[in-house]
Amino acid sequence: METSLLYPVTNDQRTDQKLDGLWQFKFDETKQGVKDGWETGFHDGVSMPVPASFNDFFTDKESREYTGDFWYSRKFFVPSAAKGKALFLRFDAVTHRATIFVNGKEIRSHEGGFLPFAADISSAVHYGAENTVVVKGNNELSREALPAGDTITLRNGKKMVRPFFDFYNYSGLNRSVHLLTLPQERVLDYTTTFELNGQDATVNYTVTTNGDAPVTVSLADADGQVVATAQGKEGALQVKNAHLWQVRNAYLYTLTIQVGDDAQTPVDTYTDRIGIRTIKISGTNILVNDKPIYLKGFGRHEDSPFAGRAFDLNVEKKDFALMKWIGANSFRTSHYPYDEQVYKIADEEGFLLTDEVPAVGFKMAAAAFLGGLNQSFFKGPWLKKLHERHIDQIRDLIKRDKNHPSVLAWSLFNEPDTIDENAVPYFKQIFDESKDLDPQSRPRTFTLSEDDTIETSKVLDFPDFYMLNRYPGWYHFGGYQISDGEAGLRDEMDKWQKAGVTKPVVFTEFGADTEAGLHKLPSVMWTEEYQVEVLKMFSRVFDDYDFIKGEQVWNLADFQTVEGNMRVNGNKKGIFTRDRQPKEAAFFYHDRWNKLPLDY
Ligand SMILES: CCCN1C[C@@H](O)[C@H](O)[C@@H](C(=O)O)C1
Repeated sequence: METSLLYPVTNDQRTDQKLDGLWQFKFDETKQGVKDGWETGFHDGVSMPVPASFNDFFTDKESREYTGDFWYSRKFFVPSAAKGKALFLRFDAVTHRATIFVNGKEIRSHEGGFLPFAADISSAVHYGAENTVVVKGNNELSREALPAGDTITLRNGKKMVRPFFDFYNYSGLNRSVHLLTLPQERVLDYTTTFELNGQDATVNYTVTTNGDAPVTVSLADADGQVVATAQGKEGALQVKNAHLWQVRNAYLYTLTIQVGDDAQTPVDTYTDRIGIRTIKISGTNILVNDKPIYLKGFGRHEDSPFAGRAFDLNVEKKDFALMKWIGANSFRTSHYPYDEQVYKIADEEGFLLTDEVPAVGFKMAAAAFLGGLNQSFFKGPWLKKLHERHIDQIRDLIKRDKNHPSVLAWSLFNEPDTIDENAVPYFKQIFDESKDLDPQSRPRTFTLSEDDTIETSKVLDFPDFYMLNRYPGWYHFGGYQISDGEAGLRDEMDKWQKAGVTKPVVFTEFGADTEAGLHKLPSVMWTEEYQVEVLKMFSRVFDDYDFIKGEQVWNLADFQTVEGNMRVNGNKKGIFTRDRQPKEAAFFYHDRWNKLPLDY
């Protein structure tokens, strides 16, 4: 687990310099790099943009599909003025694992391709001079790492991944790299929880530092007026006439943490923007500030042409414009944690997000879906290592994202095999170990596939609300048989109703692959008309069951996947194309969702 995952800020005590841009890049198929000393830097590679996945910049298949070790290198200058400061390189994400070297010295390694980590380089840098950072990355998949899959070797000796999931294994320095100078004594973390008292609110906080200097915490409103202050590493900020953070009606305060005796010359200062709101599950209702909400939105991917899985602010800005236009209020970070900047935008725009760890593919049927295996995923030699990494990434996910008002819930798995008795002890361990990680005690949940129903799933006691992925009209009962699909879906909902659903149910996946521009009257599968028919069918069912408290259609946009006879250059279930243009279904939801209140 990382010591500190605070997002970088710049002020009189801290600096944050992004090292984005063109780096040197090399594949290392024969693991030559260590023998040839690549850790000291190299100039005979190709230029590679950062942040970006490396895959789509090449014109040959071997490079695009490359699986194994790869190396990045660049120079960076450390000013003499940085002497006495703590120096870190913060990697917002390297997919799927990395070892970091500075001036040839190995600093640290990290496992997990979607969460940040920081390397303390204080002892390795030369001040007032250029330095060299080298990243040795690897993108192989296995059953003992997240996301799950296999790596095979072809007869020609090339390695190839076999993902147990339906998104392309984009790899590399997918997010920004930061050079940080920090005070030796500093803020490492903070927590916030909220109590609403009529018009007023109490912001309970804790601050973690690495020293004994006193701490002062203040809260300023959107106009910069300080509305509350408190002393000490634990305390309460009393806010009169609090302006609450609401769904699609956000309001953010600025929290300032100062370390040191003298407010004029603090030892360290850390600021962040927070929203005062509460989240509760009450019966089959999801409450924000004690008001029931209904989730309207999407499953998404961090995916776009050219940059692959890399965070691209331009794409994110466009996606939020589309989600606001269509009347959405929420999304799931399927199937992995997104870049922190996404959560910051969601905080500002008043969107709710379900924050998901990349525990995807924990199901051999998924492997079968992609041509694979028929055995229990939760019974194998990989489980011990997988569990260690799974809970480690849950800990870091919650540590990183716990202060975002936009985070509604934690999704601890996507479509695991929950029919298998062997799943129960694994789930118990994960839910026991994650129980107290979130000071705000937000709901914990996971998605249930078509096979995992109220009759077959062995782990329905664990989630705080249910997330269902259902595909009648597509993977079964498609085309003219869709009426059977609707009847079957209603049968299942009737069983949930009869069983006495005591928790909210959110549909987190449903939809149909659709080739933009393909039309037919009457419809056939793959046409835009048929996608609307499927979505109308789901809408009819959602409107008939009061315990259904959300509809998040799969997917916001078309996205890249592995090649296969069920994919047409990727997954086409997008409501928008991969270049973010509307299919007919976008206008269906624009009409359906904009008729409703923003938060219901
Ligand atoms: C059938 C598995 C559930 N779901 C997972 C998601 O990652 C896929 O993209 C989606 C699909 O097949 O479109 C299905």
